[in-house]
Amino acid sequence: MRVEDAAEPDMIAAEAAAGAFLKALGVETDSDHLRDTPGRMARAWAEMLTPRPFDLTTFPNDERYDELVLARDIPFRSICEHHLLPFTGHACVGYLPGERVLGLSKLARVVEHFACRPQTQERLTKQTADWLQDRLGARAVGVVIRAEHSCMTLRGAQATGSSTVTSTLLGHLRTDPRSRQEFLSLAGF
Ligand SMILES: Nc1nc2c(ncn2[C@@H]2O[C@H](COP(=O)(O)OP(=O)(O)OP(=O)(O)O)[C@@H](O)[C@H]2O)c(=O)[nH]1
Ligand SMILES: [Zn+2]
Repeated sequence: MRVEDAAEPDMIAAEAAAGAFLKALGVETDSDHLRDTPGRMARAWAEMLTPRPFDLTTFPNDERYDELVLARDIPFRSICEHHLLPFTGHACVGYLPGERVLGLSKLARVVEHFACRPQTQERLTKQTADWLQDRLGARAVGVVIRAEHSCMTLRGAQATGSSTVTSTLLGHLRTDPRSRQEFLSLAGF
């Protein structure tokens, strides 16, 4: 199954808007140094808001592996929808396989798929878990995310060094306290 986002950014409009935005803030862009900055800004934001397409490859679970599969420390960057500033951190994504197992890299790709858009950390966590549960036919899915929000550390509250942890546990991982504990301990929480 191919996963892609059809929306193409309008780079000409984005560059013009970036130039107008800088001008409104009193940043002149007519020097040799800043002349290309609106274009760079447009490309940088488009890159961060456009997920890369990928194939959701699965394999038959011939060995009937029935314990947790868990990818830890998946780095990601996303954009907070309130300030459009980056939040960055690590995700841990795990599941209890059913008939099929998932290509491991796809756990990281699903996180990226939902991170490349204006987001909240809670929604990123829940969307990743729900999407995997729907597509995988897994007996359980768990997602834990720890992230630093630059809107909270570099400005505003300026709570330097603070991080936020969110989790979504579905199926057996939610209902069985021992499985839940095992997941959180393997996830390093
Ligand atoms: N729940 C949640 N809140 C977020 C997330 N990212 C940013 N925020 C918060 O969104 C809120 C927006 O609040 P406002 O009071 O409208 O914005 P603000 O005046 O810039 O607030 P300060 O950041 O406190 O200066 C802030 O408290 C942010 O910390 C997120 O992923 N989840
Ligand atoms: Zn924010």
